[in-house]
Amino acid sequence: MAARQMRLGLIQMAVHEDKLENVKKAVSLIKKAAEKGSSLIVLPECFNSPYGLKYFPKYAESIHQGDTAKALSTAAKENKIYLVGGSIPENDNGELYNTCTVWDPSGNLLCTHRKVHLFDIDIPGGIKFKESEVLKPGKKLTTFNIGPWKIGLGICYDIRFAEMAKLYCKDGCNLLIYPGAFNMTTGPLHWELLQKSRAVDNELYVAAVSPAQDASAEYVAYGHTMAIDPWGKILSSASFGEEIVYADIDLSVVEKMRQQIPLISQRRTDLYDTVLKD
Ligand SMILES: O=C(O)CCC(=O)C(=O)O
Repeated sequence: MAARQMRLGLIQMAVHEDKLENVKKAVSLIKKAAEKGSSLIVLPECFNSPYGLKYFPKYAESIHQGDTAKALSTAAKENKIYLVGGSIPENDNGELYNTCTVWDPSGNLLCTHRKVHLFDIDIPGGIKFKESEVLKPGKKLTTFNIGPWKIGLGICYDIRFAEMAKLYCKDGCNLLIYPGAFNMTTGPLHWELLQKSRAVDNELYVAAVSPAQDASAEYVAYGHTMAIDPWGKILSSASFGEEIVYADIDLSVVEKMRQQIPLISQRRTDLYDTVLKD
């Protein structure tokens, strides 16, 4: 049973083209984060493959039989930690997804989350990306429990959708985790802001975990892995490089804030339900 206080280890790792090396790197950083007392460790979005449409089909594997899944299961078991395995391109009978796997300290697969909102945007002079050309969207929201903690999962673009976080809050979550890889157009403006917004709107902790920046990559990630408390305060954060960010979180901070600013009981659902139909 996990304690009301828990240390998060958020791994901002460099991701390159060699899949085996990426997985090995993840495993060694998981060990390091566990040695520093993390009981819940999180990897970034797309940690075994460079982020890009041309890579997904080549790097995709089964989340049940694949080598990456096996390595994550072993790492969780050997280090006796909960592991949110960032995401990998998943191949399920020829259909591809951007999928997060979650492992318990015995190495069992607790749950999986397939990115629900695919990253399809077009900002002229900024960034254009269309995940839906290659990937299918997930069809469910995903939560899991560690003792008194209830954790809601999203992947990257999912963080932009306030309704999803609100549903997690209504479902009892006190921590939201988003493996993500924002970019140099939207990252500097929105990455921190979105995390703080989700945290303050829902009075819970938020952690978002990016790959380290590789300036020579086709898709240049913003980095800046961070953890935000329910008040919107940054607990700890990284810059662009490879780094593990640690954050000690405490359930009483969530409980006290929800008592002091009782948003959950003050919601005017009578109004929202009649006015906002969509
Ligand atoms: O929403 C954004 O600006 C970035 C999203 C993204 O990079 C992703 O979903 O992979």
